[in-house]
Amino acid sequence: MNDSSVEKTTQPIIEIKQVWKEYGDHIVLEKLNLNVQAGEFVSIVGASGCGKTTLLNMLLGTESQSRGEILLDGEPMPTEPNATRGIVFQKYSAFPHLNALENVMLGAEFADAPLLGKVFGTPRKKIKEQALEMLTAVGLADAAMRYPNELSGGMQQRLAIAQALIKEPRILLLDEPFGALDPGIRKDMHKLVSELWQKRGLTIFMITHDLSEGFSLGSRVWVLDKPRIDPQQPERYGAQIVYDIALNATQAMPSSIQTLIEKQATAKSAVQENTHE
Ligand SMILES: Nc1ncnc2c1ncn2[C@@H]1O[C@H](COP(=O)(O)OP(=O)(O)OP(=O)(O)O)[C@@H](O)[C@H]1O
Repeated sequence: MNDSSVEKTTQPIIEIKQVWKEYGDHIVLEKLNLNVQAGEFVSIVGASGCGKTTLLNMLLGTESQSRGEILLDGEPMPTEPNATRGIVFQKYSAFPHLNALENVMLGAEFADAPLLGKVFGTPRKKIKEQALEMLTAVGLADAAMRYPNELSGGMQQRLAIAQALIKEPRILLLDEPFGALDPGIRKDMHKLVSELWQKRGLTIFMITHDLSEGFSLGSRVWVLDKPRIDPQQPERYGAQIVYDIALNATQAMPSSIQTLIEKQATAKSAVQENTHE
């Protein structure tokens, strides 16, 4: 059995069927049709404002589609975030008055005791062990007692990943997780995320503005863009996945895609300038 026949017979973890997203008259995304198998790492790239975060939020369950359906394991996507999906944002959001360990524990405590966010006795001990394990997995075991303001940017992003992983999600959503980091630290984070992806068998969706990051980390790249633009009514058409590229481990970004994305960005800013004149 080759890879493509596996793909055909296995239930996708995510199915996006004829999905549109509109805010009033503003069509953000139109007619998305995509299947994702468990274990894929999808990098999502595209111009600013084309709807990447909106798509991620629909996968998280904090936004609903205007039309069409999104299925998780063949069932309608739960309309609220749950433990299946963990998310990491670019901007770090830990509680400043809790140390790293307590911040990681908090997610699991809220999952176990949604009203109080506090768990006691043996369950708490177990959560603490799990949190320490997560901090170790992201290389922060030695910083468990430090507070967020005592951590570097890279360490804070590691903490955010540990927070997302404590609930053992099968799907990890990353919204430009490394955008604010220095290049050296970014490289360390790339290594970490690749290892976590493989070791934990995660399915990952990652938004990035860095094309080479998208191509080097992902097993698949989605390029989101508007195939049709009406200069008089920029909000009339939504973005679609204009390229869906399956990558193998050694495949680099095709230069034609880079050129195309640059051309589209230039064309778009020219349209925007014209409409503002
Ligand atoms: N809650 C909302 N209400 C109305 N419009 C919204 C809402 N959320 C997003 N939009 C609009 O949807 C479009 C897509 O936004 P989105 O944040 O998904 O883009 P993006 O590709 O992630 O952008 P960036 O790369 O700059 O983060 C934008 O025009 C934005 O203004």
